[in-house]
Amino acid sequence: MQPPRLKNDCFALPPGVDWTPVDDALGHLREALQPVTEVSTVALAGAAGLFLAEDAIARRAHPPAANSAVDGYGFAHAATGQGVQILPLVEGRAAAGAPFTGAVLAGMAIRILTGAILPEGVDTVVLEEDVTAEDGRIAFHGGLKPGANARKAGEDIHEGAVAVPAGHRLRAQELGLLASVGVGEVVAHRALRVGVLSTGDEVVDVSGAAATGQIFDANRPMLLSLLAEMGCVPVDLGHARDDAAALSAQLDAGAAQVDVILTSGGASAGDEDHVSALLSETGSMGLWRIAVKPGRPLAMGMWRGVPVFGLPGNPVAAFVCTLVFGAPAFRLLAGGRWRVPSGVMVPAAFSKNKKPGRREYLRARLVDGAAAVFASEGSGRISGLSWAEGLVELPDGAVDVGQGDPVRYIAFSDFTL
Ligand SMILES: Nc1nc2c(c(=O)[nH]1)N[C@H]1C(S)=C(S)[C@@H](COP(=O)(O)OP(=O)(O)OC[C@H]3O[C@@H](n4cnc5c(N)ncnc54)[C@H](O)[C@@H]3O)O[C@H]1N2
Ligand code: MOO
Repeated sequence: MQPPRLKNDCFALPPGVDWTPVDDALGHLREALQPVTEVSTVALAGAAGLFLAEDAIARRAHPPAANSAVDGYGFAHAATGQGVQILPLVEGRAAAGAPFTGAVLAGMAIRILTGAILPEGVDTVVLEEDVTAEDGRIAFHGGLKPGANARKAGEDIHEGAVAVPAGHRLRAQELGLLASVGVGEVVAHRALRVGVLSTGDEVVDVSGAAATGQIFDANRPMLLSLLAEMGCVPVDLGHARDDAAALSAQLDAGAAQVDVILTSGGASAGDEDHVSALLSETGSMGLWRIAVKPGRPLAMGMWRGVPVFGLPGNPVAAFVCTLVFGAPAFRLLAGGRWRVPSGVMVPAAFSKNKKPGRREYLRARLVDGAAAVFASEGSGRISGLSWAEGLVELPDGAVDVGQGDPVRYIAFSDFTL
């Protein structure tokens, strides 16, 4: 019997096998996936976080009418000049919600408050701090620009314009924008439901006790909460034992209630790695063995028409794969446009000699504007995820990173829908 030569390298390729580069895997997801969530008309109050299925059109201009940007005095600019200006005041005032209905004659001024519609005859407003008001007259230094301190009707958005385009995610600022142009309901995709299933005979729920040889299920609470942070609806699909029939039945049940399934564990090619085996057997494995660290055994396929991300069991690999491959995929499935976070280039506060042939993600945080990385790269070292605030992405090729060299830093919060 002749043993193979010692490689001790998870990334050494078995004959005839190629690792899929990260960009190829992402490209494949981008081509293969499309929105899966139903579309309906939703009240704005319940639309936060959803992707628009149709352009949202402004029902009203914003601002709807020309108005004052300050508290002060309004007048017709053309009737004023340089030097000290003294203008008599008309009776009454213009306030937000209480417009002045008369006209202001050229050469006269009117008391006006912030947000008030400009009365007929007024195009310019002088700040009250720049005015002396006495005996029904005001005095100020001329030289303001025409239209100073006034907002034009529709200067932000015109009536009938696209306020927010289809495919855009409704964040807090979009809700404000839509309300301002009178859009009280939108046509949007419902939120993406993502199921999380932990696998492995050794894995037990933290609510109970763990015997020798058992480990607490860290991945399920971590992934469920990560999905919620990303803007998905997390669905707890529980735990499956290392048994092909049981796992298959649980995938069936999961596929009936969610849009995407994340499993963790059993993704590589060991005797008990049933997720990758099942996905291959059903003939629906799309991608496996990605040139990425951590996360190389990630298995992506379909189960009863539902995309499955077979995440590696190691918690760091499961977390990183959900960010790097899950987030952009979930975005497409939820009705958004493809987006991969680009991060920012910052100086490295570490040094590292990286091998070629795989992209690497290091747990990182910014310290005085430079990227520091967690002391260990072990993908079971979950404390490093808690220490980190983002990832440093090192390119596929070999790199020799020295202190101060530019590296790409991507904050965890950038991996969102
Ligand atoms: N001979 C080889 N062995 C391994 C290779 C390899 O190339 N050749 N790759 C390693 C890499 S890299 C990874 S990543 C792991 C991933 O393998 P699996 O997806 O099959 O995961 P498991 O073996 O089921 O578990 C790995 C590890 O994670 C723990 N685990 C699993 N589930 C959970 C959970 N829900 N919460 C916390 N921890 C969990 C599990 O107990 C194992 O310790 O394979 C390497 N092996
Ligand atoms: O790919 Mo594994 O993720 O290094 O632990």
